[in-house]
Amino acid sequence: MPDEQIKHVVCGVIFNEYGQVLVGRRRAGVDYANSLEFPGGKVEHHETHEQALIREFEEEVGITVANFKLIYEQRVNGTSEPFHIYFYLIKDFFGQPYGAEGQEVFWLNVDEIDYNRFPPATQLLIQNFILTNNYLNEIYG
Ligand SMILES: Nc1nc2c([nH]c(=O)n2[C@H]2C[C@H](O)[C@@H](COP(=O)(O)OP(=O)(O)OP(=O)(O)O)O2)c(=O)[nH]1
Ligand SMILES: [Mg+2]
Repeated sequence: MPDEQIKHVVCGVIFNEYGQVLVGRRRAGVDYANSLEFPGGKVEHHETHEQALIREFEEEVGITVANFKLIYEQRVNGTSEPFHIYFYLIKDFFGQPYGAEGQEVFWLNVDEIDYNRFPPATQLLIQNFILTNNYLNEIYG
């Protein structure tokens, strides 16, 4: 499939004041069912990545997000179709996150992240950006 036609997926990586990262659990019956994830989803045709992130965070975890920085991207062959996934560091948010679609959502200490519980593309993001401590410069640097 040519790159122009491929679906775009945007995901957000958010840290709270305690340095914990926001994680959700994918529900049964979807691609990568029951694995952990960073909230996000597919970009719609009329949307920019930022608009999609704002919408997905409102829909999935009930918070308003702002101030994004692209930290990792990758083409994925996917379980049913290929997509291109973009991970954004989200520097500001308003509200208290909860599982607005009935899913489990929680804050995780960075030293408790088991990357094997995430989909493959997210494992690479975690290995390249979080476990290397690269995120510390972006947040506090
Ligand atoms: N949200 C999210 N999706 C991920 C991650 N890693 C990863 O490979 N994916 C994949 C799973 C899906 O195949 C694809 C799209 O994400 P999604 O299922 O959340 O899409 P969506 O919210 O738009 O859901 P839907 O409308 O299709 O039900 O991205 C991740 O860390 N977070
Ligand atoms: Mg989603």
